[in-house]
Amino acid sequence: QIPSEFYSSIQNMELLLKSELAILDRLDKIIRLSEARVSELKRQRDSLRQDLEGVDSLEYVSNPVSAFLMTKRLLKDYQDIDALIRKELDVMLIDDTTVIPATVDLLGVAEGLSRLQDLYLLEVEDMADGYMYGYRLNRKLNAKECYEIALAMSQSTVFENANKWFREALRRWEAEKSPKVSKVEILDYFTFSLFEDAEYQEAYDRTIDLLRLDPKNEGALQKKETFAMWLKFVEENGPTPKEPKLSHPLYEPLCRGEVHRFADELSKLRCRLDTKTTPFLRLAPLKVEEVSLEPPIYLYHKVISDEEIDKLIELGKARLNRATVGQMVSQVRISQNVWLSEEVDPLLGVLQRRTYDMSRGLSMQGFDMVQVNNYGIGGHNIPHYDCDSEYPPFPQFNMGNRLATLMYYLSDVEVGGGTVFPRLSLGVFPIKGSAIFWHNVHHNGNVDERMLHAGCPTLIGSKWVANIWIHEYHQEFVLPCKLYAENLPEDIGKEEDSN
Ligand SMILES: O=C(O)CCC(=O)C(=O)O
Ligand SMILES: [Fe+2]
Repeated sequence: QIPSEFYSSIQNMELLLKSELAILDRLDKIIRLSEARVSELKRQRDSLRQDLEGVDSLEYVSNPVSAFLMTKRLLKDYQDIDALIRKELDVMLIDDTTVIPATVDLLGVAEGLSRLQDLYLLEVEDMADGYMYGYRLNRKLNAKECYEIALAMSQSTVFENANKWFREALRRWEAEKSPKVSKVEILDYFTFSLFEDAEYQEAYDRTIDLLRLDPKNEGALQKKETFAMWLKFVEENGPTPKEPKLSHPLYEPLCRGEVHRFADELSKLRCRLDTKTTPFLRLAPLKVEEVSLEPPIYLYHKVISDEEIDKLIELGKARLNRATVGQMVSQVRISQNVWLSEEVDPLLGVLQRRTYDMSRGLSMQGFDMVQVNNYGIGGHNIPHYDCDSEYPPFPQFNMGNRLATLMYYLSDVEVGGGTVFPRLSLGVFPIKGSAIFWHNVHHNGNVDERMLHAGCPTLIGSKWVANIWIHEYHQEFVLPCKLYAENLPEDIGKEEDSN
């Protein structure tokens, strides 16, 4: 019973002393706990910092493996620390003003990584050791990190590649002294992902492994039955064929730079100075590299200065939004873009006039605004035509079809990021300051199917391009229409396709 007053009895005053000693004991305990907490926080901080020691920021954020790890840390690791110190110290590590990614970012990075893995034939073991086309991280990945990549890939439904990462996670788990993830957890998701990829035998075998570790695991017991059923089904009916990838057969080899052109073809191509196409070029000729003569594709060098590029990117950065095609967030084009006109900055008008010099006399009235693009992790633009085969073409612009394309390269790309033309079996790799020009339609207005092209996934680096599309309207007098395309059977592309 607590006395109503203390001062009037020494015995009660003794109670106060006891209480004080108890408080001090508790304070001791709190300090010990906080110290343990602080040294744990220090340990975590040191290891988090170590990953970023001396890294080149562009290389780090564009490398798909480090990009994944960074996104995961911000999405999970720091949030865990935040929750802990909020509870115990009543302070915030992360608040409303902190820039953090969302789950879609983590899944998007995983999907980009998976695409790069396929296209550039990357081995999971090398990537997990930190190697990527000559670029390297400052350490190897552990079992838990491989598992996290696998998990995010399987959530992005790229099961085949997810499974490669699950296998790597298991290999590393066996080799590690104190793995930060349990084998049961890895196997649990791995078996699910294997099943989704129709790898029933392996799914069954790994479920047996799981049950050996955790015999009462209900999920696993159920899976064992389901997988056994599917195995029997496949035995009786044969395996279900996996869906083939839909892409031009030369697209991927071209992106990897594996397709080489014949010497006699190359020997016809020249580099020259263009002094004639417009009057201005007599004063300031353009350096032209012929990439293809028929159909014509030209690469103009040193046509936009570093200062202009910096300005354009700065204008773009401030306005970038997820690239959209129509109103839907694009599934096929993993980039962000923004449209800029002369109203935004006089530089855009300068670029329009320079484009006129490269467009071989097309009327500027048909020029669209400048579209600035920056690609994301594994960002690409799958094989497509810039022109529209529907009628009327691009009704939203009411300018007719996109007759020609002029694309400025605003960056070099360390690895990947080529612009490839599968039907012409040729590819161009970005050179900062250069621009590429080609026509998309025949003289009679039909789609020139030879001009199918793509932007290859960026593996390392940040790819920036600026497009100016030149529309049909207002070209009547400079490019009179001919009824038939010269010497060009309309199905030339299809013919090549069937080879
Ligand atoms: O990024 C590239 O290389 C190609 C881009 C492209 O084709 C487009 O934006 O339409
Ligand atoms: Fe394009």
